[in-house]
Amino acid sequence: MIQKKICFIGAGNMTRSIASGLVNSGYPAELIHATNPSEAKLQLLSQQLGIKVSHDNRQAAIEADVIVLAVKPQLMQQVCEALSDLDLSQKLIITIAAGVAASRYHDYFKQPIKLIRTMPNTPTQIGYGMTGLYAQPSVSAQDKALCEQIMQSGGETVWVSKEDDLNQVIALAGSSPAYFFLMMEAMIDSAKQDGVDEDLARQLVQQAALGAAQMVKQNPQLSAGQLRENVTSKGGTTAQALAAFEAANLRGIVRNAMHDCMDRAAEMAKQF
Ligand SMILES: NC(=O)C1=CN([C@@H]2O[C@H](COP(=O)(O)OP(=O)(O)OC[C@H]3O[C@@H](n4cnc5c(N)ncnc54)[C@H](OP(=O)(O)O)[C@@H]3O)[C@@H](O)[C@H]2O)C=CC1
Ligand SMILES: O=C(O)[C@@H]1CCC=N1
Repeated sequence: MIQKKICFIGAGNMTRSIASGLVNSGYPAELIHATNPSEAKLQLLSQQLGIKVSHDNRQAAIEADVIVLAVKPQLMQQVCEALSDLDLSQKLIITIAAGVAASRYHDYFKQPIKLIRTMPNTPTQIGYGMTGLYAQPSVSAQDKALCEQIMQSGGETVWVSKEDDLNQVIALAGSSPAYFFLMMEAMIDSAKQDGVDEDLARQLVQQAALGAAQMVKQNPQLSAGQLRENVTSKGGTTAQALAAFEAANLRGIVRNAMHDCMDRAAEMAKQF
């Protein structure tokens, strides 16, 4: 494993996820540094992961070989511009922000940079992450391998060849854990309304969701539709439930939601 000094600018949910993945996979905690304005998140990261923490973005960036930009898109310009007088020529810059185009970082940093845009998701925290990666043509194979290694410590990675394809990655993997959580939340709430104990409902739903995801993963020769049909006995209970979803146009709802997600990413790319 290549071992470089990595700093995370912004110590929120995603830094926690990626840094946890790194530390849990054996990456030396002393090579990881996270910065944040408020103290509480830093304390937690320091205690739980043993990584270095501080409030000083500039010092962390100066010391790092790899800078991971992990602030909200609307703060990206301000954060990057505050680092733009540093010599970044030997550093790999990885951004995880949704909806900030690669070209914007070149504007913000006002110097040539080695930039990889990534789109991870929160399951990275437990090793089940999925991260889309996009590198501009100028990025070396060595830097791409380094970025891949960092993100693979939290799960799987895929490269996309066109930057716009990252918007599909956002809809399919970056945001999608929330869609599945919503589905599980709605199922648990329904059972609760029927008087089922919440813990029991959660246990049943979480294991069914885990099993369904594993069925898809372990049977690449079977489509999701085929797996659905295998559950569905003619005239049985599943058919009745699926009919309710189809009658409510679940497929149309999902398609609209995916497009709304991608449209928002495109809109943000104009805004930030
Ligand atoms: N959440 C997700 O599932 C995913 C998020 N992303 C992307 O990851 C990025 C971060 O998202 P997420 O982790 O959820 O957001 P969070 O709000 O949890 O984390 C962002 C952190 O940045 C900190 N921050 C604010 N200003 C600065 C500054 N000037 N310097 C350093 N740190 C600063 C915030 O501190 P404080 O709270 O103290 O103000 C906060 O802790 C976003 O760009 C998002 O698009 C990508 C994929 C998935
Ligand atoms: O909601 C967001 O904008 C971020 C990007 C993907 C997941 N969370």
